[in-house]
Amino acid sequence: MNILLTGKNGQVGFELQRALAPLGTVHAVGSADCDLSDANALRALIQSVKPQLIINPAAYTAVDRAEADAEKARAVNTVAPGVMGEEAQRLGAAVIHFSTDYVFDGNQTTPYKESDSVGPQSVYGQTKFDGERALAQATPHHIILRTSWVVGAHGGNFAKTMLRLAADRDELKVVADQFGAPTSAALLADVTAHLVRQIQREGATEFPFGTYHLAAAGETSWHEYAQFVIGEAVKAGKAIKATPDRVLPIPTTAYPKPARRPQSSRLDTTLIQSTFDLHLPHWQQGVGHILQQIL
Ligand SMILES: NC(=O)C1=CN([C@@H]2O[C@H](COP(=O)(O)OP(=O)(O)OC[C@H]3O[C@@H](n4cnc5c(N)ncnc54)[C@H](OP(=O)(O)O)[C@@H]3O)[C@@H](O)[C@H]2O)C=CC1
Ligand SMILES: Cc1cn([C@H]2C[C@H](O)[C@@H](COP(=O)(O)OP(=O)(O)O[C@H]3O[C@@H](C)C(=O)[C@@H](O)[C@H]3O)O2)c(=O)[nH]c1=O
Ligand SMILES: [Mg+2]
Repeated sequence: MNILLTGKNGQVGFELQRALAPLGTVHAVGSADCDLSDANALRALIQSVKPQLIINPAAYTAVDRAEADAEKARAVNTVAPGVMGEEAQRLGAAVIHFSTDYVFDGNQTTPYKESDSVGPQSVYGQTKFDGERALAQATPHHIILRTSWVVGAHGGNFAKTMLRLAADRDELKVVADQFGAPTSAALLADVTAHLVRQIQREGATEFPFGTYHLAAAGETSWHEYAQFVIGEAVKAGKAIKATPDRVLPIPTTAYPKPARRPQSSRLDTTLIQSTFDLHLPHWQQGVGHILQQIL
């Protein structure tokens, strides 16, 4: 199978290069190879590679920066997935695309199901939701995987930010009223490979395309997540100034940022687990594995 993979240097794209390797010929691109905000360049790339499958973890993920850079965020997060869908439809190819918990307003008290209505609170969330729609309108042969709080050994993320801050400061303040599940890039890549294998086995006509929530099991707050990461660093003997008890809980109102984040990012993953017979491990397992690699 000929696979076009975007975002090869990102957290998820990096892990996908590993996980997809045994499944076909992977043509992996980063922003230096093709700027996804250039729709014509993207079309030309797809037409020359002629993939049977496009996998798109590339995105404009700088949530706060997007508030003042909406045009670029829209080009990458909305227009590009639409172009991928159009070109895939012409080629008879399928598209696997990644989206986010930030499509929701975060006010729901129960975990979000795929059928729950969205309500993006940020430019990032809005452009990602519009990207889902652009893709879905262009081709029925799409899988949209909505995930949350991605963390990987390769690339930037909250866990690495906490380790960096804890090395310099003896006290950190972290919001304790936003809840979700940190999800490892490796888990996302491995589940994606599982879906690709099923498409290869069953063929596109039988495959249950659509939108699925995919996140690690359990839930936490950013505050408790930071305490976990710093606690593991202390256990590993890292020279850091802050200890878990010096990570202070604060309300969102005490940490003003340009973009609004959802209070609840909890995703209900029942559908993907039952449809594809998957077990999703607890978030601490994925984060712990990454910390073993980077500490
Ligand atoms: N990070 C998170 O916490 C979450 C992410 N998601 C979604 O999961 C997916 C993967 O996220 P993640 O791996 O963390 O993202 P990263 O930010 O780690 O990587 C995104 C990649 O997108 C590429 N990219 C950005 N702009 C362009 C452009 N104009 N042209 C070409 N490539 C571009 C970058 O390429 P390069 O490095 O070459 O510049 C980068 O490697 C995304 O769809 C994201 O929206 C969902 C929930 C949470
Ligand atoms: C660095 C820092 C952050 N925070 C808060 C801000 C925010 O509410 C929360 C997380 O901060 P970040 O900026 O790392 O998170 P953010 O970039 O909003 O992370 C999001 O990225 C996008 C791409 C997604 O799709 C989401 O699922 C989510 O992972 O922690 C503190 O309270 N104290 C701190 O010292
Ligand atoms: Mg961020």
